[in-house]
Amino acid sequence: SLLDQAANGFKNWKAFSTEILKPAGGGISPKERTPYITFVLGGPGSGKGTQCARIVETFGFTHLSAGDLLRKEISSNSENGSTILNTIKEGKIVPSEVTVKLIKRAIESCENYKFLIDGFPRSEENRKTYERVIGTGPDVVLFFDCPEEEMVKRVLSRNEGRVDDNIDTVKERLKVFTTLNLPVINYYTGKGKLYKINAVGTEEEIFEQVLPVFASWR
Ligand SMILES: Nc1ncnc2c1ncn2[C@@H]1O[C@H](COP(=O)(O)OP(=O)(O)OP(=O)(O)O)[C@@H](O)[C@H]1O
Ligand SMILES: O=c1ccn([C@@H]2O[C@H](COP(=O)(O)O)[C@@H](O)[C@H]2O)c(=O)[nH]1
Ligand SMILES: [Mg+2]
Repeated sequence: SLLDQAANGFKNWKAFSTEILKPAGGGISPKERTPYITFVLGGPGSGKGTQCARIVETFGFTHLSAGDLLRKEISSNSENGSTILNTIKEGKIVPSEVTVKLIKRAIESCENYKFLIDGFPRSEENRKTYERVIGTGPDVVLFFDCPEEEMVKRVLSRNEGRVDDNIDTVKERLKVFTTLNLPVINYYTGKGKLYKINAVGTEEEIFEQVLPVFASWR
């Protein structure tokens, strides 16, 4: 069935989407194109969300924050909601299957083909699960490199009412970042896919370093 094909991931995407989304004028619809995936990594408060908003504005990407998808899952009272909430409060990582399912669903339900996946993968296990379920890795990876004391300062002055923006959870998030997320960054460095951005400076100065990565999308 079409649903089974969809469950097989991007490998079947093209066949699947041409069946249900035939463009009226014979042109190529966004969903017929191979998706272009950017992973956006960096510690808590390094400015991923802030810079993603600018990339969306300038280059027309769709921003998928894994943290936002999980928070939406909590507020929609899903069966996993309370487990996700507790995990976020502790600064730990939600099981890969849960996060990958939300990302996959968001990509498949979007007309766009250019995506920023912000705050994911957070561990090698996350990364491998994504690659297994989706069938391919990202095209590029951005890493916002920021000193810990700057990240702590930003998170604690963010004021968005997040349950994890307190000193105890931030300490755990930093620990999780160093032990589990840095190996992912090293992996993509080895693959030649990583763009390291110095995340200290004004938003504008940081975006200046981001621009060349997306130059071909102008
Ligand atoms: N270059 C910057 N200089 C100072 N403050 C910044 C800068 N960029 C973003 N901020 C602020 O720092 C805070 C964290 O930024 P942002 O939410 O973009 O980080 P993040 O990497 O998405 O964090 P998290 O992983 O916790 O979601 C926000 O309050 C934001 O306004
Ligand atoms: O892939 C992910 C992304 C996020 N989490 C959990 O959510 C919080 C907040 O994430 P932000 O990216 O800072 O918005 C994070 O600390 C994790 O607890 C996750 O488990 N997996
Ligand atoms: Mg964020």
